[in-house]
Amino acid sequence: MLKAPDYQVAGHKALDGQLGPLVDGSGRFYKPFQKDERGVQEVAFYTTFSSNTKILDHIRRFFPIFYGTQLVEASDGSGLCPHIVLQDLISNRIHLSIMDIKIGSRTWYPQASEDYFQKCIKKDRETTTVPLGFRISGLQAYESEESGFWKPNRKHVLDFTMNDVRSALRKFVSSNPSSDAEPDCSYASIVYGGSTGILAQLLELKAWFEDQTVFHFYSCSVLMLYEKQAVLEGRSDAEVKLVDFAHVFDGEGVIDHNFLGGLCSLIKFISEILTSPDQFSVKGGLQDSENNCFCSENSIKE
Ligand SMILES: Nc1ncnc2c1ncn2[C@@H]1O[C@H](COP(=O)(O)OP(=O)(O)OP(=O)(O)O)[C@@H](O)[C@H]1O
Ligand SMILES: O=P(O)(O)O[C@@H]1[C@H](O)[C@H](O)[C@@H](OP(=O)(O)O)[C@H](OP(=O)(O)O)[C@H]1O
Repeated sequence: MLKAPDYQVAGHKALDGQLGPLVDGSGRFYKPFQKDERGVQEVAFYTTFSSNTKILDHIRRFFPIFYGTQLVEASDGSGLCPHIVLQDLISNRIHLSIMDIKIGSRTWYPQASEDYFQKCIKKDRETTTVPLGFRISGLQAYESEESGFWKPNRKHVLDFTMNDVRSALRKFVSSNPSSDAEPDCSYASIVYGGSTGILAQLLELKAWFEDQTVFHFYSCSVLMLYEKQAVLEGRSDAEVKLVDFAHVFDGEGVIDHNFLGGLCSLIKFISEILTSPDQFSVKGGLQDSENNCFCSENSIKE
């Protein structure tokens, strides 16, 4: 039985009769073909990427496994529709903290139509995409059984300023994300730091982007995820993944400087939290309770 995923923090959602992704509960994620040429382009990317033998496993692990396409009942009631079948990156998680970060200082690609360019550049200018080279598209951080998840609503996330981004990256690894107090960053060293933490993984990805000239990724997201329980047990299960390949183009022998620049910028923000967890405290950022949702564990709402 397919159902909407529990931990989707951005993108089109299978709620209220909308078209969105579904999961089967046993490790597969079904993303409906998006309209226009996007669905076809995303399948083309996965097909090319999966068959490229030059991509080594330490890079391949950042991408969901591709299981082909399948006709399944769409979430909007429109009947059987083609879906991209992917590895569910989130299955078997209980209290997942996850952040979706759209990378690049521009989400439009050179071949885009004028209308698409206008739509993208407007949003790029209104968000941190232009000044930071990335924007947070959605997130949730698990706090506790009593207070549940800290999950700022979509509109508020899109309005994030540079300080809000700093604050959100700190709250994401804090034991008190929903508190008005300064985020304590108590999980930063285990989630962001260490030889297998998020920073190390981002640096590995960066090394690939410094070299690869095969693909240019526009409007693609980095997902950062971890479980609080693992952190409390002293284990790091933090992972970096890449999703959303509806706008991937042939790199034509040129480095993807748009993605690489955004990735470097994100790396710098995370490094700063590790080196100076007490600095850059951002009083006033993200404190407005109207814009935040502190949900009990089993009832995440936006
Ligand atoms: N393979 C996957 N496994 C689990 N969750 C996923 C997977 N791919 C995507 N997600 C979840 O779905 C969200 C949206 O994914 P994606 O960006 O591919 O959708 P989209 O509708 O194309 O988004 P956008 O509107 O930004 O273009 C991600 O933030 C993540 O929470
Ligand atoms: O950042 P947000 O607010 O989630 O907005 C979405 C985001 O910009 C996506 O990248 C875009 O899909 P494309 O990149 O594929 O155009 C989508 O367009 P859509 O609503 O027209 O699908 C937007 O709704």
